[in-house]
Amino acid sequence: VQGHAGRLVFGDLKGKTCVCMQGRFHMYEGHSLCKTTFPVRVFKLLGVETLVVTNAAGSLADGLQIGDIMIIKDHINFPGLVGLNPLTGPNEDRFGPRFPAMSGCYHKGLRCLAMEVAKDLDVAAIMQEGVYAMVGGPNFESIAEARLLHRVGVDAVGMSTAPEVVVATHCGMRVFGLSLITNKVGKSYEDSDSVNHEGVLEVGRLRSDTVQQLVTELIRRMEINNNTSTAV
Ligand SMILES: O=P(O)(O)O[C@@H]1C[C@H](O)[C@@H](CO)O1
Ligand SMILES: Nc1nc2[nH]cnc2c(=O)[nH]1
Repeated sequence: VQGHAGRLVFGDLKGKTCVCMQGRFHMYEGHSLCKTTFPVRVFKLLGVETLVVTNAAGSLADGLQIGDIMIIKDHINFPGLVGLNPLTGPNEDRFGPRFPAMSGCYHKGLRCLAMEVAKDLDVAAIMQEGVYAMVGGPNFESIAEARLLHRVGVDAVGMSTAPEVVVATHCGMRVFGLSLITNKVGKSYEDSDSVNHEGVLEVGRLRSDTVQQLVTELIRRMEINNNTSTAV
């Protein structure tokens, strides 16, 4: 998608072997969920143990402002709830079980560590935990949709991430996720502001250094088994 570099970068980050996706495939681009999540299975086969996912998202929670960073505590996979799930079809037993659990899919230890890192980097004031919801996109939410999402407990909404996390959890990877709040999702018919992709990219540029520092320091501090890898 425009604004995503579309590169796969391999390297060593603070002593940990990492592979980084600069961009991702989205369902709204017309890709199958199998294709959008294909990189996760490639990472698994490369020996990656931990997946760090980031996204841009709109805030529904009053306490989440533009430029804030939300540690993803849990997700609501709306496409998944209606059967648009990357695990649909014959199960790939070599990766994981037919019916994988999704409770606890955002690793608690990594979430706590990220909060410690945020304090040490003096950015804790712009960080909090919350629930991310994936919707199909590509349109942003109507007011009624925004109200619905707010009522069911969504803190931030975006158009990605959940399928990758489902596939990573299925194959036993640890997952940590961050949402950068790029806009407020209008919940009132009196609101005149409307969101657009350029605004989303602009906030992304403004906060890119902070997100980079957080993720780098988190990776430096995270414990791994046998010096295996992290995918970001
Ligand atoms: O890939 P992510 O989920 O970060 O990108 C979000 C969702 C859309 O692709 C785009 C909307 O501006 O940002
Ligand atoms: N669905 C959705 N995705 C986003 N990505 C960035 N902002 C938003 C938003 O407000 N809604």
